[in-house]
Amino acid sequence: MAATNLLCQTTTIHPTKSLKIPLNRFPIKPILPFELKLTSRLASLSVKAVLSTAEPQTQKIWHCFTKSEDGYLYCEGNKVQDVMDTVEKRPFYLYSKPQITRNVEAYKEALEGLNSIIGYAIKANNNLKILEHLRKLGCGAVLVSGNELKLALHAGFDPTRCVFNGNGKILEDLVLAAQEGVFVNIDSEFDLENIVAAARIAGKKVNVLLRINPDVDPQVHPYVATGNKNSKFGIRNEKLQWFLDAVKAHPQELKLVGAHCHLGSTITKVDIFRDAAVLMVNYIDEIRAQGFEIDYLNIGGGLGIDYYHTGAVLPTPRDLIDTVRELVLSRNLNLIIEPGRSLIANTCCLVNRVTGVKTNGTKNFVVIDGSMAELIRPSLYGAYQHIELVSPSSPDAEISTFDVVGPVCESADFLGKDRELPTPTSGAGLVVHDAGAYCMSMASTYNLKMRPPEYWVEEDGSVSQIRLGETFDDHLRFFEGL
Ligand SMILES: Cc1ncc(COP(=O)(O)O)c(C=O)c1O
Ligand SMILES: N[C@@H](CCCC[NH3+])C(=O)O
Repeated sequence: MAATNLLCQTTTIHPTKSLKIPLNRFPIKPILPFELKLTSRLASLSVKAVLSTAEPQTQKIWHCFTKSEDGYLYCEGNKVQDVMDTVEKRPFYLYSKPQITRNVEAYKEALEGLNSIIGYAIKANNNLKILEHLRKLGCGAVLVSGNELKLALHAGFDPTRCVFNGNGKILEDLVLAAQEGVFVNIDSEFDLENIVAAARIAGKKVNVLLRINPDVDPQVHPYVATGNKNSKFGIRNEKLQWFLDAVKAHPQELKLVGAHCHLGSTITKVDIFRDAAVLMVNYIDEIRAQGFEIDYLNIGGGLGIDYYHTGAVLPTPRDLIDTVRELVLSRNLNLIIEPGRSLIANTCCLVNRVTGVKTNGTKNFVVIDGSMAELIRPSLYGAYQHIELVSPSSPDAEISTFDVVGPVCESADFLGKDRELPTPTSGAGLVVHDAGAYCMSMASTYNLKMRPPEYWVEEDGSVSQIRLGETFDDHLRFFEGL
C-alpha cells in the first residue's frame, strides 16, 4: 500500500484559546450545562478552555489518522481507501501500532522518577496481538474476570504486575489469581471472604488492596461514573475499620499492600484525580497508623481523550501524573495506574462502507454496513465519536446534515447524529474515529452481524491482520453435536 510523507501530525494547542464547539458534539449528552434545547442544529456554543493550575502552557497531540489536502484519510502513511480495497468487504477495525507505542511512551515518560506500574485495563480492548505489544512495552494488566486473567497470562503479562478488580469476582477466578500472585482489590465483605477462601485453596497469601470509594464526582456520564457514593463499586470509608480488622484477622491469607480507587471513565479534568488522591493518601496515613505497612497507591484509570476533534486542550498523561506526583513521593508510595481508553482509544477507526442515503420527512440518513453491533458507545451512552469520509467527494456533492445509522433493527442503532457530511455515494468509505477502546471489546453479534476483523499498520507501514472476522460458520459451531 502506498506510503506517503503524511506520517504523523503534531498540533500545538494554546490553552487560552476560545473554542467553538457545535452543541451536537458533546459525547455524552445528558450531562451538565450542555443539556440545552437547540432551535438550530448548527447552533454553536463558545467555550473558554478551563485549565487547572497543573496544566502546561502547550501540549503536543499526535494524530495517527490524518487527512491530506486532497481529501484522503491516511493512517500512518497508508491511504485508508487502499486498505479498504485490499481487505474483506465488511466493516473492520484499523489500528496504528506506532500510536499504541507512542501512547505508552507518554505514560512512561510521565512516570519517570516514580516507582510505578502501568496496568493496562484489558476490558478496553482485549485483542491478543495488542496485549502482547503492550506487555512488550512494559505494561502490567488490570482484569475484571477470570478469562481476562487467563488472557493476560496467555499474552505473557507478569502476574505480579496485574491487578484483579471487580465487584463480583467468583471463587474459581480468585483461586487462579491467588495461585498466580496477582494483586487483588477487595470490593466488599463477601469479596473479602471469597479472597480468604481462595488463598486457603491456593495455599498462597494474597496481596490485597482496599478499593475505597472516595465519593468524588468524576463529572462524566452516570453509566461510566464509579467513584461516587451510590456506586456499586468499592467500600465506603465508614466501613474502613471493619475491613482493616478483617484483614488483621487473616494474617495467613491476606497481606494488605495498598489502597485503590477508580473514579470513572472519560474524565477530562485532572483536578478530579487530585481531589481523590488527597483523600486516598489520608486513608493511607490512617491505615499505616494502625501498623499496616502498605506501599501502593492505585488511582485507577479514567483519563479522557479528545473525542470531539475540536483541538480542545485536554489533560495528558503527564498532567495526570504531575498532579499526584508530590503526594506519592511524600508518602514514599509505589503508584499503580489503570489506563484503558487513554492508551488505546485514539489508535483506531472503525472503517465502514456506505450502503445508501435516504430521507424521511425532515431527516436525512447515511446508512452504513457498520452498526451498534460493532460499536455501541453512541447507542449506549449517546457518546460522540467523530465521523468522516475516507476519500474526497465529488465537487458537486451537496453538504447536508445526516444521522449516520447501521442496518440493525433498532432505532437506537446510530453511530452519529446530526453530522454535516458531503452526500456520499454508495460504497464510499466512512470511518468512526477513536474506536480503539470499548468498541470491539463491547461488540456483539446482534442481528447476526458477526464481529469484525481487525488490522493494524505496523511500524514499517505495512498492514497486518490482527484478528479474524467472525463468520456465520462460527455461529453454527455453538450447535454442533447438540
Ligand atoms: C477499575 C477500573 N480500572 C480501570 C479502568 C479503565 O478506565 P479508562 O479506560 O477510562 O482508563 C476502569 C474502567 O472504567 C475500571 O473500572
Ligand atoms: N464502556 C465505557 C467505559 C466503561 C469503563 C469501565 N468501568 C465506555 O465505552 O466509555
